[in-house]
Amino acid sequence: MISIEGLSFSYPDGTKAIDNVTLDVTEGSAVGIVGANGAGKSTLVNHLNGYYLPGAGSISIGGIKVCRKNLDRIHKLVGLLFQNPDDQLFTARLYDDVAFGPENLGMNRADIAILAEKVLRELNLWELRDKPPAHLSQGQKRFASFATVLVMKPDVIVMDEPTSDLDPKNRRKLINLVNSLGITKITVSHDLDFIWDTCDRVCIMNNGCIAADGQTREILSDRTLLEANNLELPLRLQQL
Ligand SMILES: Nc1ncnc2c1ncn2[C@@H]1O[C@H](COP(=O)(O)OP(=O)(O)OP(=O)(O)O)[C@@H](O)[C@H]1O
Repeated sequence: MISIEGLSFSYPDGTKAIDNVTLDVTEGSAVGIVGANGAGKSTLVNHLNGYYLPGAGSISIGGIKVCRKNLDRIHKLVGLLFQNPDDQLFTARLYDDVAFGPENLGMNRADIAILAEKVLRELNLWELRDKPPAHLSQGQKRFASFATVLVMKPDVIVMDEPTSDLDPKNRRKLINLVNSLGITKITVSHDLDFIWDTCDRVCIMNNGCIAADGQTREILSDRTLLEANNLELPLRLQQL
């Protein structure tokens, strides 16, 4: 479903954030991207819906090359949840944010109304539909940004630090939600327990490269490997 081939990317100031990354992700799998601050995780996943375009190398999603001329098709395939929900919510009313994507696709109003209500109800946001997103709590904003992505029925969902604002109960709710999605999932997180609960494969990034790639339980229980990449065991293993 995702094929990244020799991807490198530098920011305009010269910072090399991605250094020759090659990665294939099969349809329906759930891959966690972990690594210390500044390792290149956000830069990598922001390439998956064309937010950044490759400096060198190539990416394709579902066989479609990520490039400027294919961006509309890529945006239909890949839903990206930004690290900061405020970057995702920009209208004056939650409902309008959720309806925005389907409207852009040209869906008719009646279908949008049915779809938006379904997604808002599933995420327990229906009662908040008339609120300005700016007035929602951080946790509510997090689920609201999920709603704007899920309403588009993407084939791939990319989540950047999805648990950062959530209390334990909502974190559990998010784990259940993510595990109920039968689509390809890419999750960037410092919350290795969340990765443990939601991903079947983990890649460790270090200095713009993939330093390790394997099954979640193997990678996340390898203390030596984690420490070599400035990471720690998931909390559940630290307590053993
Ligand atoms: N807009 C930018 N301009 C210049 N350099 C940037 C920019 N955004 C990120 N970087 C640099 O690119 C590198 C990778 O950053 P990135 O945000 O991808 O890391 P990350 O692994 O997601 O980090 P974190 O865990 O802190 O979110 C870092 O050295 C960072 O300073």
